[in-house]
Amino acid sequence: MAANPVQVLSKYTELFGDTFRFYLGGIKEAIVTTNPAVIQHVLKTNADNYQKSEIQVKRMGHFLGKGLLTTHGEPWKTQRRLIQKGFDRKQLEALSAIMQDSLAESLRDFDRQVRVGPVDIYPQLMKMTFAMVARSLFGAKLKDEDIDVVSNTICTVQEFIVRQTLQPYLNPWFEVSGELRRHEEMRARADSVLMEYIKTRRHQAPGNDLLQTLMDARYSDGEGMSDELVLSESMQLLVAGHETSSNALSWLLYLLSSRPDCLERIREEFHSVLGDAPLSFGDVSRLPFTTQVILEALRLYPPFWMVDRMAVADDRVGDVDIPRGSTVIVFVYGAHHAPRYWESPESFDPERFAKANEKLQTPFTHLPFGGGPRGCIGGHYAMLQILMILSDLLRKYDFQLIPGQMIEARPMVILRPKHGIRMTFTQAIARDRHAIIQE
Ligand code: HEM
Repeated sequence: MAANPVQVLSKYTELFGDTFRFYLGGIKEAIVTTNPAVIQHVLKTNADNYQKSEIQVKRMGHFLGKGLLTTHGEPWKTQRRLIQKGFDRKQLEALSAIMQDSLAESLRDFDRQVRVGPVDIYPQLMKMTFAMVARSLFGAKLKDEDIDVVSNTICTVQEFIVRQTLQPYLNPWFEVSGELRRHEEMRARADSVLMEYIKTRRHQAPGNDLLQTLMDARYSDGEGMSDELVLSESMQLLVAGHETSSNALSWLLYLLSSRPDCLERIREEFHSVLGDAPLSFGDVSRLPFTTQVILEALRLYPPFWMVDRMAVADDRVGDVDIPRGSTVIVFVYGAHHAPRYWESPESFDPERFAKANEKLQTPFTHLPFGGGPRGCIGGHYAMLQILMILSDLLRKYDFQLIPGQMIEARPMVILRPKHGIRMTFTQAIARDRHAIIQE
């Protein structure tokens, strides 16, 4: 289970059906489900009865303080309403320019690397997406060295939290050995770097980034967020947004490396919609096929392979009893691969998401961004980010998977490629598609 929970839960789903109980670590009852009716009930219809799991709130809250990821009830609702504004259409249009500038800078570095030889795309894409999210939050002037400090801290602290969760018996040792303190100090250093930007912004002209949204937000009594709350909300957005899009992009490039037909259609679409121009938010709805491909990649490799909740009071859905205090594991990967809801679930088929096939889909079986009121706040931002990076990479480069490598998914918090994904990138052969078509 610790080595590969996706494999184990998939096997149990096959053996015991779409909803079953087991005892987490032999102690705590958990209900695992891929049943869309149960999922809809837990995530949406009766969402008020379900909180984020204790693990997330307690362990993450220790390092990340209070924020969207670690609060419940009214405080969460209020923050969610205020922060949502940072991800609306108008704000995403404004963020497009910051994102493009950040990408252009990251691509200069990427170009230097790929000229030397093959690269593992996972860390490369992670660097790209992290810089983009960090600059969308703290503005275009966020320095490279500060991005590095914060990014290293988040990666290291996140791994530590996973160790604390998977090996809870080591927690007393972490305290005695000073490991806990070292991680706390690291977090404090990253905090002080970001706090500098927050304090400076209070005396500067407003920016058009997410930091400004957080600072301008007002509660019903007219008060704004304290600097400390702005900091912890920003840190939580960085944590939630740093590894997800890069993950999705890595699997997407991997899938495309063996599908020249799809690649060609995507390039055609970019070419006819964008020409040589950079992509911005207004273009997103004009790229239907590429969007289908991304949704299909997110189905096969959902970055969050599961989401969990804890029942506040006894509940029942259909014939499933959910006692108070039990954990419900929405097995996202299982729902995405269920033969009951997807024909040939293991095959990569973007046509599933074509408009004409919309009616064939069962609600709450495709959940890359979760569902209900606590679904991903950054979903539209993520789609914009993925399309922006993909459009630049595919117009600039041809790429090939290095043969003979083992590609395997490692389900930690995120479904990462276990051994990375190595590829070569060469300058794309200039294609004048209109000329080719006319010929
Ligand atoms: C492909 C990219 C992404 C995927 C697949 C993804 C997936 C998810 C999922 C499944 C959840 C729900 C978790 C749950 O119900 O427990 C979630 C929540 C969240 N996501 Fe994303 N996410 C992505 C990108 C982003 C980005 C770019 C940001 C921010 C810049 C972000 C910020 C958040 C936040 C703050 C939450 C918590 C919302 C709340 O509890 O109110 N995500 N995400």
